[in-house]
Amino acid sequence: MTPVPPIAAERLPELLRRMPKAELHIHIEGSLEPELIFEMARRNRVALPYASVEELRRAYAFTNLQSFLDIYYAGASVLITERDFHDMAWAYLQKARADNVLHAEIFFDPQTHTARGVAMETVLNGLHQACVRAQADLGLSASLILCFLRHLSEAEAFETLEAALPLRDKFIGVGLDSSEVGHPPEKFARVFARCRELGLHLVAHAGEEGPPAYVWTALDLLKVERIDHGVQSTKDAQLMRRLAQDRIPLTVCPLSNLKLCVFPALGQHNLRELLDAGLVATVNSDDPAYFGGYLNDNFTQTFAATGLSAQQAWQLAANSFEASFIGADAKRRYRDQLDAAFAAFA
Ligand code: HPA
Ligand SMILES: [Zn+2]
Repeated sequence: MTPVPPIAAERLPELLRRMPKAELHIHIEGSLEPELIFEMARRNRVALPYASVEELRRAYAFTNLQSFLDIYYAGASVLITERDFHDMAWAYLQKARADNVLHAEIFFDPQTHTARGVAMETVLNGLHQACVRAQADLGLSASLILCFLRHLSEAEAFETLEAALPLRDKFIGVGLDSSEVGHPPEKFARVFARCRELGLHLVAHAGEEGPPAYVWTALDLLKVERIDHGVQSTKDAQLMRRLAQDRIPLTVCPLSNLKLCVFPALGQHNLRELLDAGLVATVNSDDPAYFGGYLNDNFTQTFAATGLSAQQAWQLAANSFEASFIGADAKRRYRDQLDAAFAAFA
């Protein structure tokens, strides 16, 4: 671990904003801002059940994961053309660059779109074009992770995988998202085994609202490499030891957890407990257009509320590169950039 010199508390927000970082848990449909939803609804002639941007924003008062998902899927209904998918991802990537994100691994939910008659090719081509443009124009590397919707069946996940395989070079892995409780990881054991044979990276949401048992089965039955959220793991001491020993990263999303009432206040978030236990915890934005902030907002608000230190800022950024699916050389390069940024700041 690189030791970080003490940095005055009032300079911490600036350090958090400036430090290089990776984002590993962002649903691209959750980056769709209300203004863009209305713009796409207009150009695609899609009717929305909200009269204005303001009325839509007022509906963003969530009580749990499902209350959010209902609005999130409605918002995604305006996405029709390749250009729509490109524009959505490009808007996110520019914001990520402004937050000093050097690398992003981006979730997308194809079933939300194919169910409405949008072709898999339209979705993947549009998103992939934005990723290529980000590398060329912003120097930001970005890859795509296809998520299966866990409230649907495993047979439907297999159909989705089949539809995506002709575009195999445009995504690096698969994940599992949507309504967690009642849809345990084991429901998708066979499709994840198939994805593993295909050499895809594997991740899954587990322990966001669901119990530690779902984290265990994501690890042991799905054989995932990272756990998305995983904050319920602190309820199981044996699981905490397993996550630390195997260096299984958790992609934690503090503002999401606050907005979906997983924790009553940001000051009561367990990020410090995860770090103190030696876990490879990272900070991410999840659905930034819905949860009130992009990646730097997650860092600055969480640090202000919990009193984490500059050393812990460095650790979280270093963890984000370690937990990413980039090669060893790129990891070393990013880690050097991180150390240089801290040295320049001190
Ligand atoms: O936080 C989340 N959890 C589950 N599914 C999701 N889909 C978008 N965001 C989420
Ligand atoms: Zn998520």
